[in-house]
Amino acid sequence: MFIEPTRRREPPHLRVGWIELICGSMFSGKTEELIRRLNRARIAKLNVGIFKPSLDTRYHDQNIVSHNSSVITSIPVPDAASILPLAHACDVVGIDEAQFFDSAVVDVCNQLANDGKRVIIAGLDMDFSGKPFGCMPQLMAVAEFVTKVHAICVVCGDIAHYSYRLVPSQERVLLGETDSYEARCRRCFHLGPDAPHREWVQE
Ligand SMILES: Nc1ncnc2c1ncn2[C@@H]1O[C@H](COP(=O)(O)OP(=O)(O)OP(=O)(O)O)[C@@H](O)[C@H]1O
Ligand SMILES: Cc1cn([C@H]2C[C@H](O)[C@@H](CO)O2)c(=O)[nH]c1=O
Ligand SMILES: [Zn+2]
Repeated sequence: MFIEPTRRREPPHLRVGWIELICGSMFSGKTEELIRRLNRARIAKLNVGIFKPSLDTRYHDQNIVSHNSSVITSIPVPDAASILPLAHACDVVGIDEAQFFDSAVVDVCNQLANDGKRVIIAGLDMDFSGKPFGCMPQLMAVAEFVTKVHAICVVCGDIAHYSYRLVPSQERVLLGETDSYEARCRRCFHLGPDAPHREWVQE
């Protein structure tokens, strides 16, 4: 588990910020981990702002909701630059679904951290075809801390780090959850549609 660096309450002009990146496949617990860290920042009475791309309207317009129904209220923004003025008064800035942001997100995170803020940003590291997604590689490079979380392969039960698409679309952006994607390990990802899903075993 990631242990948060301590953040002393220096006067604003002396504050040092940093970037924490949480990445992994779908169902790997990125949003859960983001919510956990942000809730702890709130317990520390820090001013927390949470943003997501307005493109991601899954479940709810304003809330960030994990697959196991943890919820936190966020501000949907049309692009990365819109975060800067909205995050002005924040000590901690959370950003979810980072893969959907435009390339300015890297500069925005750097500016926020340079301005003394703790930035916690989560996103899919690979798209459905196994290619790095959007600006995630650049964010990995500039972040001080990178946490890669894993799902469970629904075919064989191993550790999964791919998001396998179950529908024929080749569009990069296709919102969905278990209706259109499943988590798969390296081996089962490459088995494609013929992968033999394990049956439930009754004790
Ligand atoms: N194959 C799976 N492996 C692990 N967890 C799963 C799986 N399918 C469903 N879950 C549930 O998903 C939860 C993690 O959901 P969470 O929303 O945090 O993932 P995520 O990485 O943010 O996904 P997404 O990229 O789709 O937003 C787990 O705690 C578990 O309850
Ligand atoms: C893997 C993958 C997920 N997604 C979407 C599905 C979900 O709505 C979101 C991940 O939480 O990203 C894409 O748009 N393209 C992809 O290649
Ligand atoms: Zn597998």
